[in-house]
Amino acid sequence: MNIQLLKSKVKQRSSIAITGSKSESNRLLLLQALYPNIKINNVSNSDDSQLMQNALVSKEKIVDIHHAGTAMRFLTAYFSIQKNRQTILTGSSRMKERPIAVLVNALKDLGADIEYIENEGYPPLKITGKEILKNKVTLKADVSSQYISALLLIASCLKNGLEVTLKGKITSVPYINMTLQLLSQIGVASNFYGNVITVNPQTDKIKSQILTVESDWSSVSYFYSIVALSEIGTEVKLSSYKENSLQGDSVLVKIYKSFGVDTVFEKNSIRLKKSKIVDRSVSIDLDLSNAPDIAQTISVTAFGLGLACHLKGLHTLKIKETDRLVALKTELEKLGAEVSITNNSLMLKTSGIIKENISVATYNDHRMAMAFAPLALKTNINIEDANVVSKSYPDFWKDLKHIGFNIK
Ligand SMILES: O=C(O)C1=C[C@@H](OP(=O)(O)O)[C@@H](O)[C@H](O)C1
Ligand SMILES: C=C(OP(=O)(O)O)C(=O)O
Repeated sequence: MNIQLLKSKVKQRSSIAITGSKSESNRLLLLQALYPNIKINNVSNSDDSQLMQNALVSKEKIVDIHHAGTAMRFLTAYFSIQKNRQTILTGSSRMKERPIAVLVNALKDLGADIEYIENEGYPPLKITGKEILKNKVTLKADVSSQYISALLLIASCLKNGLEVTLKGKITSVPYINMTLQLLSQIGVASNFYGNVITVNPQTDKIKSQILTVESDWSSVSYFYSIVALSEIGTEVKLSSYKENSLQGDSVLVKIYKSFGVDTVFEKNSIRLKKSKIVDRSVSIDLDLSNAPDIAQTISVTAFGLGLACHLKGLHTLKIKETDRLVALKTELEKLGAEVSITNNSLMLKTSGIIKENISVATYNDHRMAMAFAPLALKTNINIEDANVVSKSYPDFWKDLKHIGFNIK
């Protein structure tokens, strides 16, 4: 489905409710499978969380998690400890290009039985579940934090607990902290000191409890972009959010101040307000190694406002749903931007024009579609394969219509 966004103006005041964080949901769903006493409120309605739920109840030998990176990584660890069961864990053709050797090697070092079915180092995997007794492992921490979270999520179920030593510069750190904080919320003790994380084996029963997932901050990024590209005074209210988030992408509050957007925390929601025009001489200079998922949104906002932008710490973008650095450069340039990229950075020059009626390709990447949509506040734009948004935010186009976007 390709869609046409006609040049739009959003309502001066509007409200949106977004469902739970996909990252928190996928962690809690796995913990719930290990500790069924846990109940979860406000689970994400994303495809990735639906796939995670289906995989966890599936009795089939082949489990297909399509494009869901967290599901692939977390379930590799989960199925490794499901005794008396062999699982073929597979995914989309892109998933078969997303590396998993760092996690598989760590699990095998601990004693797990995992084989590659097609290419060495990549899904699909044949996992024969067994008891893991070893409790010390070292792995590279600069490729994806999801490998580390995967190990931590099963750690408390291992007979002897787990001590994980991290090598290299740790990437996407807030996601590791999110895992540890959720473990702590359910009653599992851990310790993260220097480059070593320890999780104790869980000997006491996990208490019955209901956990409420905070709504998804990565999804809010598109509304920050929309407000940044709107007139002074435009407001969007979003629920359900809190000031002390477990999600690293809540750094949006700070980042979008540079784009003239203020955030007010209310009882159970946030109100984004365009409060000032940003001077064209401002240059956005950020290291996003702790918040990689908002790199596309920020680059497109900067382009929409004609600002220069230099983003660093983007090495993980090359192995996500697509090579997001190449995709961003290609699509921004179609619209008239001047962009240069390296393996871990993106540089955008100031610009004055946005070409009209350009068709933006989305490369099976939900964030490409959602990051470029706000440009409809400046010009007519087409988004190809617009239904890719369902990976994390199935209601995205409905919510955009609701706040005033003119979608054909
Ligand atoms: O643990 C998680 O929930 C995630 C970790 C990040 O991945 P990397 O650690 O691979 O950067 C992030 O990009 C992804 O969307 C979700
Ligand atoms: C990278 C992402 O997801 P995953 O790695 O879980 O596929 C994302 O949602 O931007």
